[in-house]
Amino acid sequence: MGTPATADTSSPTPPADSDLVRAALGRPVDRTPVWFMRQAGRSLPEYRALRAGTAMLQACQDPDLVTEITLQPVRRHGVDAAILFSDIVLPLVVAGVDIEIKPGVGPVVAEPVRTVADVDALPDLHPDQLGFLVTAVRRLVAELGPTPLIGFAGAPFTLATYLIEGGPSKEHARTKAFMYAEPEAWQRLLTKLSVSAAVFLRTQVDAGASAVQLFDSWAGVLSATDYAARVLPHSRAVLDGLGDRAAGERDVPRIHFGVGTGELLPLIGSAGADVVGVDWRVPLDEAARRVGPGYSLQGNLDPAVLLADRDTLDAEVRRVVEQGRAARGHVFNLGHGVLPDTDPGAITHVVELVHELTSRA
Ligand SMILES: Cc1c2[nH]c(c1CCC(=O)O)Cc1[nH]c(c(CCC(=O)O)c1C)Cc1[nH]c(c(CCC(=O)O)c1C)Cc1[nH]c(c(C)c1CCC(=O)O)C2
Repeated sequence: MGTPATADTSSPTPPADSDLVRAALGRPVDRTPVWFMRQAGRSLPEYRALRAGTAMLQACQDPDLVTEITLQPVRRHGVDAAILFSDIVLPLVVAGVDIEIKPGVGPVVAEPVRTVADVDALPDLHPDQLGFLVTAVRRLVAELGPTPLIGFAGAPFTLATYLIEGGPSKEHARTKAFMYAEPEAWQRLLTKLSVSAAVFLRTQVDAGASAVQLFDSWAGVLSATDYAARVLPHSRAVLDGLGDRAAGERDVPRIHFGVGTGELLPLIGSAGADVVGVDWRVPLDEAARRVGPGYSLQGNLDPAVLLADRDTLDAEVRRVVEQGRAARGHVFNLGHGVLPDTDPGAITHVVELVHELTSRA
């Protein structure tokens, strides 16, 4: 370590005035900023080498590993933002919930939350348990120089799906059944999860993160009515917990993302986002129409297109860039995370192409 993370260390631009932050707030940019969900880990051989022998959730609590893994894709691809190497279940783990991330499967919860008593027994997260996070974020901000660091947390609904199902699930039937059968305990569960997500995000912002993303990856399984009544208020509590921009409290943009949320896009925005993350199903010009003028958009190249031939890849990147011009601001990204088999060279190529297509000069 000690090596500069980015090639462009001559730039005096502080991360708070980077293209990422400006695009997120709808301000003019030099070129469209680009980063990738799941850019840290997954496809990089240098990540696999570094992680060998350390369990995922152990690695997330080691400031040396977190710093190095977070910097790897910035060095290799020249992306316009780093995203903290962590996981959405980490706040639960730190609070004392027994969760393991099984390779290729995902988070597995030893004792799923199935009863009202289970909800009330869930431990709370205390800020003083997050010393490792403060150390990692401060170190990263120093190493990254002009490149902004995106902090993140899992949204209450998506975390509830893991706790209740006990692991990854397609239908989230147990989660919905609990939501309908136990409405009061559901509200208490989501309130607890929103408090811990807010603590987790606030810690990252106070330590120097320049933007945050709230991942509500599985919110798209809900109807708009259920989302609005039973989930949105809790996600809003998380995002509002970062301060009131109108009151001049802070200027850290908030990105809010879920998969399959075409019908929910305006609600995802109204939960307190500056940027609405869009998966590949809805073209960005249509997404811009759905969310209205008050929001920037992030997305939305299909991650599978990175596995295609170069001509197809280039045509799709051009399409996303063009459709993104309809939004107040555009942060180029995938519609979901980088797939494990992706060639890192394709990622670097997309960064270069987006920059070339959108440079003002
Ligand atoms: C749903 C969700 C999880 N974690 C996350 C989400 C929301 C984003 C999304 O919808 O994809 C978020 C996440 N997880 C990870 C990051 C790091 C930063 C980044 O590169 O984006 C982020 C932002 C690291 C990780 N999280 C995980 C890994 C793989 C662990 C390993 O290398 O063994 C990494 C690098 C494990 C994980 N963690 C989770 C799953 C489903 C899995 C298994 C799938 C997989 O293997 O990738 C839960």
